[in-house]
Amino acid sequence: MYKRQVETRYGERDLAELTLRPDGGRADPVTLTCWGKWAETADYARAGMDVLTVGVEANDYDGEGGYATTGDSRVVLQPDYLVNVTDVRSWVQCPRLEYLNSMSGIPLNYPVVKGTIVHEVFSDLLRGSEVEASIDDRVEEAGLDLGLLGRDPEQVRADVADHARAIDGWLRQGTLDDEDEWRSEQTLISERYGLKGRADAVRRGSPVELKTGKNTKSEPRFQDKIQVACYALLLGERGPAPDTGTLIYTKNAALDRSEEDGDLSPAKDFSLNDGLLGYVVRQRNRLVAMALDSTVPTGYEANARCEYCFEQDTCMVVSGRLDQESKAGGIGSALPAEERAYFARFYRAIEAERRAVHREYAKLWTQTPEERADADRALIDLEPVGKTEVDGGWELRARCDDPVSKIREGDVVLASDGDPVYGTAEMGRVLELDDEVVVSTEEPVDLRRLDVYPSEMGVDGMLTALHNAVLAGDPDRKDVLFGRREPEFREVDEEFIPNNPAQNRAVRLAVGADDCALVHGPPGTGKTYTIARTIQALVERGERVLLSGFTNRAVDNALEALREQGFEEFVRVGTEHGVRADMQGFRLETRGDPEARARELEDAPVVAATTASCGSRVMREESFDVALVDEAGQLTEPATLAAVTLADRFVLVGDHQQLPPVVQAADAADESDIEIESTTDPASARSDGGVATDAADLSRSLFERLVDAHPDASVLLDTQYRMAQRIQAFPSSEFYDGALRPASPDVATQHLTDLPGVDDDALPEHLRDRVAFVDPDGTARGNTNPTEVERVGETVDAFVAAGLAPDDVGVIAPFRAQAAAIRRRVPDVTVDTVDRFQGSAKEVIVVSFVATGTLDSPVFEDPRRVNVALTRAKKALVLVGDREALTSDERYARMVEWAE
Ligand SMILES: Nc1ncnc2c1ncn2[C@@H]1O[C@H](COP(=O)(O)OP(=O)(O)OP(=O)(O)O)[C@@H](O)[C@H]1O
Repeated sequence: MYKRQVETRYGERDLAELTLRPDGGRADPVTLTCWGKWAETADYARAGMDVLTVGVEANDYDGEGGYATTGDSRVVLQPDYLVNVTDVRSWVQCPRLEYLNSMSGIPLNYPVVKGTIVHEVFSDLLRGSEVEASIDDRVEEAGLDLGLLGRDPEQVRADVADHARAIDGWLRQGTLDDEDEWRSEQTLISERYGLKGRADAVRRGSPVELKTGKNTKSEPRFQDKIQVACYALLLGERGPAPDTGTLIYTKNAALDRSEEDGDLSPAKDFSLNDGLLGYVVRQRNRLVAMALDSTVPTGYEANARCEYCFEQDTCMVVSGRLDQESKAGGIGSALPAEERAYFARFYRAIEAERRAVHREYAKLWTQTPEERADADRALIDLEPVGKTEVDGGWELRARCDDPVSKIREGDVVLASDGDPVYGTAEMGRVLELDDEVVVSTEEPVDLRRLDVYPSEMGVDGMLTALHNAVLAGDPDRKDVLFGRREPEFREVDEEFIPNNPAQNRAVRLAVGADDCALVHGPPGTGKTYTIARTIQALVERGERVLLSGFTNRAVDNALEALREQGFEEFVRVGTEHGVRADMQGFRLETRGDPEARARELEDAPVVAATTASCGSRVMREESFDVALVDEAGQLTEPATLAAVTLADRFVLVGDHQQLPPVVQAADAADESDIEIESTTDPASARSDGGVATDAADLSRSLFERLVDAHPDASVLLDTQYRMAQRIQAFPSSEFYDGALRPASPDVATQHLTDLPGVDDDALPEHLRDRVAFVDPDGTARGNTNPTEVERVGETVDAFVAAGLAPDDVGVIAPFRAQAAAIRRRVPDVTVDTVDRFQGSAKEVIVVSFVATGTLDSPVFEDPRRVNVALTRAKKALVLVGDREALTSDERYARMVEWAE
């Protein structure tokens, strides 16, 4: 097995030679001769791509040390591009189908919902459940979906029972005895073939796939075989390569012999021969080559037969609107050129983000467990202490000596026995994270390691939102988005917030907006309060409102503000783990009576969900008069569109002087493992130079873009209710042109001694001021600075000794490692990174800058992070950092001067 990089390419159909540099480009070039069908793969290879070969032979006779493919060889292009098995399946059917599916997301329709229920019943039966009980349970679980589709649960149960008969009958066959080794769905990844997926089931090491359609031929359908062959490749990576695959067509069990001809048996076995497996690898290569090139498939590639395709209409609309070539042809007129350019730009940026997610996946095997742990992306060396079966799933427990990483309670993670790629791994959710970790999974695992699970869900959601907004979006709305006209407003005179003119203007603007309104709220200026007031004003006018935000926390905070203002007519859409405890009572339950569940959602005047949930198939069916999106400065443009496209008008609330959108491709651009050796090839030149510009498109929020483009559509909230004047001074002048003012003299002059039991005299001299600077005079060690940890500890101790409650003190540190070290020193106070602190405040904040000698730290990369750190404090702010390093930069020199 060699990993190489392509240098040049040339060749003919049946023989192609690739010049590769083995060992990741470090070794001398060698030639790989690709014979027969592998010549086709060589044809797609581009300079700069990684190539992995399996079973090639050395060409010793010519003395040049080349290699050639044999009958058993496989050649894999860019193996770290992990293609979903289901995408290979649609690609083989028609490459354009795969392209269209990736853009439009899975719709809410009855075949899809029924298919999901049948698959779940299948898993239940494999785990030994009884058929009737499983059907009842799974149909009830799908209550909301079925209600929105207007389905009668009795009829659904009957439909599902038809399919379940096939499964049950097959499971009871004599061939299946206690010896049969079964596993239901399993998360599988192949680093060699660049594939990932979840097989419906694995029996004695062979893949089994369930299809809810009918098939009366004796052979399985070709694309279904392809899917099973992919799982076979994945399974062959961890054990003996399976030689048989099984497809179960459950609809066959419902067919009547008197009306149907052919082979009505649901289960069809077929042989997984080398020819088929090689074909699958080549199709995947082609898909990857086109994806990396950003080539849009036409449908000609696979000789697709458009007349029988369910997607024909969508296909024609997309090609018509985007002026693409397609086999089915196009309908309608093309979008204006700037919209097509916008679509193409964001499409590329989102695909660059997908590549970044794939690179994260690849780290599961390219990095050692220790490297993963050091990068805060895994908890390793866990000691399993127990597994319990609960509600059809499992709760795994393990001891954990050092629970410091990116992983948080509520996160979806990869739980494994120590080897997430070749061992047993399951996706799960972290329920508790302390000296003991508790994770819930569907299948049991000996819990020895947890990894951050790089999910493509965010990327898929952005693509769907882009598609819906540009291709299906309202043309009038798009005039504003594309800057062809100014947003329009109706005059509103009502007084909404008498004590705060800027907030009042913001509500008026939002209520009177015909298109959109933008509310710029610096720290503590009452964004949440204004959002709640705006929602009420809109509902009073009979409008239906979507309340959204980047995080669950923002959404729940806004709902809390609504409740404080006496308004409770809202429904919260989200998972049990995502929604805060005090909002669980408002959470939309998806299980239950279909009609009741659907009513709950459809009758709610206010629906609240994160922007990520706005892309769910349920939310995509909802429509609103106004979408109000909080934390809009932290959202990428397509992520904002996911909420905005569900409504006629929108209001964005945020602060682009605080944290910007997190874009992985931007971080990855520097460490890209693709070395471009030849820039003569236009494709490779684009993939190199493209990364930075693509990431830049995503790093700028729609909020920021619109505030700049339409200043008249925005209001700056200028009155802050949080910080003492002394604390506010520097952030206000640096980030808000000096516009911030305290809401009242009480806010301006607040001091620690206002708090009951705090004794000013007990504080050391240098901590009596509202802002203080402490130079720890230590040396950074890795990402922590032990001396600084100690000085932060002493500072916190001094505040507590003077009578402050530990809960009133917070510490902000740039690195998780530093945060962890401080947390160990002062376990009773909240210690976290800037990202975790955005949106909250404390009486006292201590900021640990961990800068010794240089300003080489994530806080300084973007001054907006420092803005967030400095604006969390109400009464006292202490900056701990190296004076020399900080004053080497003009901005931070001003900061030190202000603090001293
Ligand atoms: N018009 C107002 N009158 C009285 N109190 C207000 C007003 N607006 C905001 N507040 C109070 O000011 C405090 C801060 O407001 P809020 O939490 O809405 O700020 P925010 O801008 O959302 O903060 P963050 O920067 O953390 O997002 C809250 O206690 C809120 O009740």
